[in-house]
Amino acid sequence: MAQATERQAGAEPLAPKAGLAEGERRAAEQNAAIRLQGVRLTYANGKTDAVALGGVDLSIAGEQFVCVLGPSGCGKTSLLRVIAGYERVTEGEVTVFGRKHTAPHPEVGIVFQQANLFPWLTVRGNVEFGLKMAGLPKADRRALAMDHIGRVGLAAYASLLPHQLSGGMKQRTAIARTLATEPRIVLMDEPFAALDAITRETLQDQLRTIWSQTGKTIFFITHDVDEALLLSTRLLVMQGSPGRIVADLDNPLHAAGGSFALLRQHKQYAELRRQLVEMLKS
Ligand SMILES: Nc1ncnc2c1ncn2[C@@H]1O[C@H](COP(=O)(O)OP(=O)(O)OP(=O)(O)O)[C@@H](O)[C@H]1O
Repeated sequence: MAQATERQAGAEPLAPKAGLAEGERRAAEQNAAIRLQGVRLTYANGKTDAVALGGVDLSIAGEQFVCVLGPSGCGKTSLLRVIAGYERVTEGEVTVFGRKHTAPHPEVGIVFQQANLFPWLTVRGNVEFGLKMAGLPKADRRALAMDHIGRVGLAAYASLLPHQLSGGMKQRTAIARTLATEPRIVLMDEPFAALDAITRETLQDQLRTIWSQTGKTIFFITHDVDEALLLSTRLLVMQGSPGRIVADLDNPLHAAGGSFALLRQHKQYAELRRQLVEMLKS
């Protein structure tokens, strides 16, 4: 991705991940929250197999907020499903906090585009459900559920049923449900894609606050370049046929911090956005 590293007039380029000394690099990889080595994933499609991932190497340190961009069908969800432990890789290895990872694990939580709430349970009931299954005593699960319902701004709506909620409230409930199980890694597959722009920005802001308060490792798929720029500490760009990572960049806006409005006015914002859009088109 030459255009990602070339200095453009009037703007800093997207910085490729800084080089580390060999020893430091190895130590960082061994302590990684998520590590993929030579991961290939082939779906058996009758006569013609689909190679969804064609050799992915990736190391994600704890507490990073990684946004993944890429055209439709390039393998983003397949990559997320591998990290979730939902797909057995055809080749290569996945480790989570240094442990070989071949099946779903409580340390890895997932939020999908659709909330998929139990319609007969209230907001609180939905958030408590996983905790009940995990055998948490009633008082503990209620306290934990209400804490996470509060974090997503739904404390006043805890007794409502899903059909009484807006799309944004349903998605907040889904986020609270996942966070309440206290995973160290949260995988999110276009969680805000179905929401209107205002609701989306509110939830983005809440998610950023939750991330900065809890230090979770977040792996977040999106088609929205602005969302990726505003939320991420690190950006991955994928291309397909077969699915692979073609750019892996530290997000220089992260260091700038501040409100989304301020980030959008940052002198690098427009140029970074242009570079990412170019990468996605190429
Ligand atoms: N269960 C499956 N069986 C067979 N092929 C699949 C399966 N799931 C995905 N694929 C194929 O794997 C490739 C990658 O799909 P994937 O859903 O990972 O892409 P994506 O980047 O997430 O797409 P989108 O942005 O549209 O959600 C595609 O060619 C798709 O057709």
